[in-house]
Amino acid sequence: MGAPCPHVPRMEPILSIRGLGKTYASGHVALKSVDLDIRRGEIFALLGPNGAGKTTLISIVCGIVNASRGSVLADGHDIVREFRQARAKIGLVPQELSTDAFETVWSTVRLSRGLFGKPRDDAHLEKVLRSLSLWDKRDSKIMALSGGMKRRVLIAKALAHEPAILFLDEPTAGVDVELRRDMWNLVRELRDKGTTIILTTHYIEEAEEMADRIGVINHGELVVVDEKDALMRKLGKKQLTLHLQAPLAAIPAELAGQPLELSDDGLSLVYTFDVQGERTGIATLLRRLADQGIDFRDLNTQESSLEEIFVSLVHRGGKGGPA
Ligand SMILES: Nc1ncnc2c1ncn2[C@@H]1O[C@H](COP(=O)(O)OP(=O)(O)OP(=O)(O)O)[C@@H](O)[C@H]1O
Repeated sequence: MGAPCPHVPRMEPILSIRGLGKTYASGHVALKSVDLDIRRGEIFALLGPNGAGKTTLISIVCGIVNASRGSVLADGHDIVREFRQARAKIGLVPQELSTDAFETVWSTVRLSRGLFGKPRDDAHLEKVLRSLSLWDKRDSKIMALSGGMKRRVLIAKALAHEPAILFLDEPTAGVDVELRRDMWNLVRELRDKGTTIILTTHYIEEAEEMADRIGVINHGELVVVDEKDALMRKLGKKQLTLHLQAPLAAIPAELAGQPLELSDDGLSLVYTFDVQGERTGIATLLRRLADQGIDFRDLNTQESSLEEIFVSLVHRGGKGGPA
């Protein structure tokens, strides 16, 4: 192994995944060969349709599932050879609360900290509970809490041992809009305090709102990993909608071949173009419309959402893959 160059300061990734694969006993290949570096202090969103391999990936990193091949370093510790040190760096917020229903909030989080061999630190636990608005509930039994509060307990448990990396598996599935906003603010606060966050989500809006970078996984393969903004710039399309003065029966033959669609009522023309394209072609389009005597009373543009980009990526990635 070559020594790192001393002259170039370089931030090592906090999580380094190489050639990671999983074939379940059934023979199902849930992960093919995933390479992924997670940067310190980022919020990384892992997106993928059902069964894509998100939970398998998280479960391997957290030591719940054994990898069939490949390696993972968590803050420099190999998750197999140095399991305890690696695991202590990681907090996992699972989708559901499975145990502890009869325990109080306080004893649950205290126990979680102890499980990682960390010395008792009530001041830290108090801080965690206060930041999650759970301090007043510290003596309540978990079963007596609302669904939203239970979710907060899951986060408190995951933070009890001060992990550097926090995995959130579908953190806001099934929660109401208000709690979702609270969760997002909380995740941002954690990131601002230096925790690296990796979240999986079905809500693309969540990734769009929160993530610095996005990875899309499909059929056990990472289809794309990029900065959110770059992804939206590179893969996004824009649409220009022209609201016409008078309805058209059809797109005139002179405009055939243009990426144009006419609405059912004939009153709007929608022109689609690449955000990255050097020339949008709008000037030409407007000239041709004028030549045809087609007037419009208004126009607006719309950028494709991350959701549209995601759907097109997954669709493309799925071609030729297993059904
Ligand atoms: N223990 C197992 N044995 C066999 N196959 C499994 C096992 N666990 C998961 N799988 C399969 O592996 C694939 C990936 O599952 P995984 O749970 O990682 O997907 P996911 O992306 O997390 O999906 P979801 O969003 O639905 O949770 C699925 O086809 C699933 O059926």
